Amino acid sequence: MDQETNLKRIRSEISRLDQELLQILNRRAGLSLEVGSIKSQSKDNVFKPFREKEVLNGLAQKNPGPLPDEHLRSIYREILSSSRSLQQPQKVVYLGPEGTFSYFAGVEYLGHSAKFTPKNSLEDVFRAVDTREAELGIIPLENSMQGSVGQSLDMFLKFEVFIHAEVFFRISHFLLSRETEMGAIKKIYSHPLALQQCSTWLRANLPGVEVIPDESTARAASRASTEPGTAAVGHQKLTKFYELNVLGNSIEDIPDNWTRFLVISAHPPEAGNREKTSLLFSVLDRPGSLVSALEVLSRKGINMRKLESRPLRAEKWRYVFFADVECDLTAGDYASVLKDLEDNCYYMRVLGSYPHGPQILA
Ligand SMILES: O=C(O)C(=O)C[C@]1(C(=O)O)C=C[C@@H](O)C=C1
Repeated sequence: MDQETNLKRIRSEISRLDQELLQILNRRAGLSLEVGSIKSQSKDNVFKPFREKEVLNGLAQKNPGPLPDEHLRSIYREILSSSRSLQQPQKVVYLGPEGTFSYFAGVEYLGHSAKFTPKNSLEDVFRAVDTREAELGIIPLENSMQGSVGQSLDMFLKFEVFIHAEVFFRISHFLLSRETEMGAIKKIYSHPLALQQCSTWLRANLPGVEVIPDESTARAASRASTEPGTAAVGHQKLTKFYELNVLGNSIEDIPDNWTRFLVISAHPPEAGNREKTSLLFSVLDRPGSLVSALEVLSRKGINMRKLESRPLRAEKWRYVFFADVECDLTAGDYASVLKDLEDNCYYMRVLGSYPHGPQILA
């Protein structure tokens, strides 16, 4: 068989498989609609991150290849995104403008079928979720180099929203500009944290160039797209939004730079066999009260992954702790632990239990 005939045969086989896939995808969508109508009768949540993880892991375990697992997962994230949106349109709010790391993390994890809507501040993101203007919100909680985003923690004190999922997103910075040569760059814009994360590279490669902090990496890219002689530091995909060139690849000082984002909703997540729980608590003002609260967890062999203290803003010189533990504190087995914690605390609130999040390298 000559090459051309062979190619024709392969393409007609691909088209036949695509038709089969189309039928199967539609059968899946039909089943998802059935699940959706059951959920809407019982007012159940559409987004079930634990079930989604089960679906993705189940497929990855049985993947015979040659399709790489990463590709399989990203295809399926889109199938699940469509499935959720079919059940109920999913509005997702994030700290804008379009093109911030929150935006890219949200799109990669929740897929393109959701309707992503930017907000001007983290407070507006929480408010839109709390008032149910949006089904879901995506917020940055902490960075592996710079620690917690204090404002995100504070907003949990102000709004009664719940954590449904977490996602770890790799933060890699690029130098983006309309210019085609580094020599033409006179000013660099970006978010202060991004500038800090790339400071060694910027000093070595653009010594003496003015570095100007901006509200977000996306806004910096928008400025760089209109002002000649400037550049921005931000996500590589901003090139597509603002027609910019890449003048420096992965310019962050420490390459293993990750941000942990949370998906929040106004409805409590389902209890069950989740792997993590986040909680807020404030201890009584007496010696040993923090130790007593922590002992409640350690007596049950519960591993604590994070403990961060924040000022309790309504009362000066009092503090609240934000903690992550490795178990599902909302499951029935832990009812006595919750009760003991409450007894040892001045204030206690479970923010949600959720599965260990995926690491996305987009
Ligand atoms: O299993 C469910 O609850 C579904 O709604 C189905 C489905 C899916 O398409 O597989 C869709 C959305 C959920 O987040 C989890 C799974």
